[in-house]
Amino acid sequence: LLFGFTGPLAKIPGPWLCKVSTLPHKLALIQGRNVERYRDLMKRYGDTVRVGAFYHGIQANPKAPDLQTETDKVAYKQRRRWLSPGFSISYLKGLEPILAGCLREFEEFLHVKCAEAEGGVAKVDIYGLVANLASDIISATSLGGSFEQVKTGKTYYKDRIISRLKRTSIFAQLPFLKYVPLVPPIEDAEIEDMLDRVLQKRRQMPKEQVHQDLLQILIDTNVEHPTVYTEAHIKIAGSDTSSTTATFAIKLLLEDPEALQKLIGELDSAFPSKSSPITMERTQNLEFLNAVINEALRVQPILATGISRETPEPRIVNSYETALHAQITAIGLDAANFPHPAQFLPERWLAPVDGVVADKRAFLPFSGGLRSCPGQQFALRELRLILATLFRRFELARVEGQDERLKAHLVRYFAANKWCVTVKERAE
Ligand code: HEM
Repeated sequence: LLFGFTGPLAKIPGPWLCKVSTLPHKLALIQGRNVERYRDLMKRYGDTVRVGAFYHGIQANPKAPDLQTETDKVAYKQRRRWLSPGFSISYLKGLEPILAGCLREFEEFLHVKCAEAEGGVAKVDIYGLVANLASDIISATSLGGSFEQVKTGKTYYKDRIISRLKRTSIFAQLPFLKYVPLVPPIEDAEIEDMLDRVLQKRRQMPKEQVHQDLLQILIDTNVEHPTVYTEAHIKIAGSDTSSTTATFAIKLLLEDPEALQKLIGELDSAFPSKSSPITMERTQNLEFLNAVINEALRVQPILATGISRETPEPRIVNSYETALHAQITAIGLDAANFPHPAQFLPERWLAPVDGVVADKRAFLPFSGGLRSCPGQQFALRELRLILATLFRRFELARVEGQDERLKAHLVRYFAANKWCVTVKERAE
């Protein structure tokens, strides 16, 4: 008890109760309201606040760390090196036809919905649909075959991923739950079974038919190092971060008609005909589209927790000597780095706002350094293609009066598990 008052972290400001207990922090995490709590605490106490680290806690299997929870530095570097070919730019370029196929299904789905709807205006749960698309993209590019969720209209893996993240977040705070009979484990049995089936099928495939994708990299690595399979879960989880970010970007654009018109103008010039192919290369340098994506990642970040880092030797940060839990989302919402921080202003990435140039060093949606997100380039390409396809070919509008509350369990999500818009085909 005394340690909170006399230990090395005693000087760090924070609520009195946090000196002796991690309970308030745990409670906020369990209830999914930690983002708001962090924000309030930083407003009250400044840039450095007392909170707990959680890296070990999010490990599903205590005996087998995955890439994200591996704390042994040498083992981590090795794992990351094994997987790196599955995230290289040349590898990503080769995925273009697969992504194009998934996006065609997505467009076709919306096309049919609009054709069937009265007056050609369809109400669509775009949160669910984009989640299905991202899940099809991840499975088609990395697991050897699309889950075809867009085609079947079954929003299946998003729900499972969100409940898995919820359990991960709660178990991290209440680890004894792992040992309580009848409490479901973190791992989702159906996702496990599905991954087992995918791996089984691939292992039995004749060598000449095998595509050198991330799954194959995992399988080849596993022959020598039998613990690496768990990475496949992160790959699936990556689909949710991208699709929720895309939904946040759509929502922010629909709330800001001026920004929306600017984006549509840029897309119409880049793709003069509705049937102009929307490709990775042609979306890569669209300035306003990139600014919209940056700004959505900044103002409505998907990551709910911040990131924990252990310094190799004691370091002084903000005059405190300690391990760190950096609230990377809060940095992007600090007025010192971004004037009018709560406002969606894509222009800030193109020109100074109030004389302040957007500071890329304070923009860490994919984290930074050695352990930053390896899926960043994949996610950005995917986001550009999704948003460009959607806004070049369809007209979207807000549906008022729906539940738009967000919750946060490791990542943020819509509490209602859906978010709808109206969709109409655009004329040429
Ligand atoms: C908008 C979409 C995404 C965002 C904002 C995002 C953000 C992040 C962040 C903040 C981390 C934590 C890094 C750290 O601990 O410092 C992370 C880790 C990771 N992400 Fe992403 N991510 C996204 C999409 C993806 C996608 C699409 C994939 C896969 C294709 C992916 C794969 C991973 C992996 C494997 C890790 C663990 C890395 C490690 O610990 O070495 N992410 N991501």
